[in-house]
Amino acid sequence: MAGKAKPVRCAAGRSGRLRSPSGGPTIVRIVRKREERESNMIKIAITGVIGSGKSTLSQCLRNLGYPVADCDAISHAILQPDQAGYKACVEAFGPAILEDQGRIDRAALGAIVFQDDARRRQLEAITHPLIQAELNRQAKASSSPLWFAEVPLLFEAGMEKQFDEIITVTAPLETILQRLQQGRGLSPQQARARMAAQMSQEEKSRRSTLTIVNDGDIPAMQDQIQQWIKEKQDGTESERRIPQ
Ligand SMILES: CC(C)(COP(=O)(O)OP(=O)(O)OC[C@H]1O[C@@H](n2cnc3c(N)ncnc32)[C@H](O)[C@@H]1O)[C@@H](O)C(=O)NCCC(=O)NCCS
Ligand SMILES: Nc1ncnc2c1ncn2[C@@H]1O[C@H](COP(=O)(O)OP(=O)(O)OP(=O)(O)O)[C@@H](O)[C@H]1O
Repeated sequence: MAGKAKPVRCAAGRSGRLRSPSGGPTIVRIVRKREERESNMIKIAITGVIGSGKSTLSQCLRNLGYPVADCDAISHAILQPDQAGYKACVEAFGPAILEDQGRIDRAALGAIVFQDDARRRQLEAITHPLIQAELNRQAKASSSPLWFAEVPLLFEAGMEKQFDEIITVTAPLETILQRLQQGRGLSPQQARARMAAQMSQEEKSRRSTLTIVNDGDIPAMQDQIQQWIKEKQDGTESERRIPQ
């Protein structure tokens, strides 16, 4: 087991701009100020590449009592036969994506879209607006001061500006491939095909306000998020901003 990993954080400079932790280029803030928010709710996105540990982090947060919306679950729900995405997907992809009972076979749909970028974009054009609408509905319905949402394709779908904080979960590639094979039965080849359709871990991390490095056990990850929440609640965290 690796030692407790240190989250990477960006510290704000006095000018309202910030310097990257590596001393690299100055990056301009885009995170919304408290007074610019529609409500006092702080919206926090959880993102990361496939298998990095987003759902595991979400579960830690739920165990701590926080609401966490789940874009993968929403994307599954909208493909159910009586839901808005179903008809559009069947029209776009044809009967080859249907199981015997007429439900969408996600494995079959995945096999099509993760080997053809144009087909994947076609699916995303159907699903992303529906996912986005449901996410907004869930946020509006919540009264929690901290509201989390697991959004795997946050940056790829251009949704980052809707959040006040962005947490990227990262893990070493070999660990990810191993975990996905054991936990989800996804072959390294299938996992790599999905990763090829996603922004790199390094870039996601660079664009985030907090990186959680999931290279230890699950309690180690829970410690990292608990410490961050405590700093937020105590007001002892240094101001963090989202780089462009
Ligand atoms: C292609 C589908 C049918 C495959 O279903 P499946 O059950 O095998 O995977 P699941 O939905 O659980 O997704 C698991 C992971 O795959 C990756 N993934 C899913 N969709 C995409 C995509 N369009 N591009 C890149 N990676 C993706 C994400 O890391 C996600 O967390 C499904 O993922 C889907 O409908 N995707 C389009 C909607 C979408 O973009 N979902 C991501 C949430 S923002
Ligand atoms: N720290 C950890 N120690 C051991 N196993 C872990 C750890 N973090 C995650 N896992 C396991 O790795 C697999 C992938 O984790 P998880 O489902 O949380 O990732 P994800 O980013 O949500 O993946 P996806 O993009 O597929 O939704 C799961 O089987 C999970 O139980």
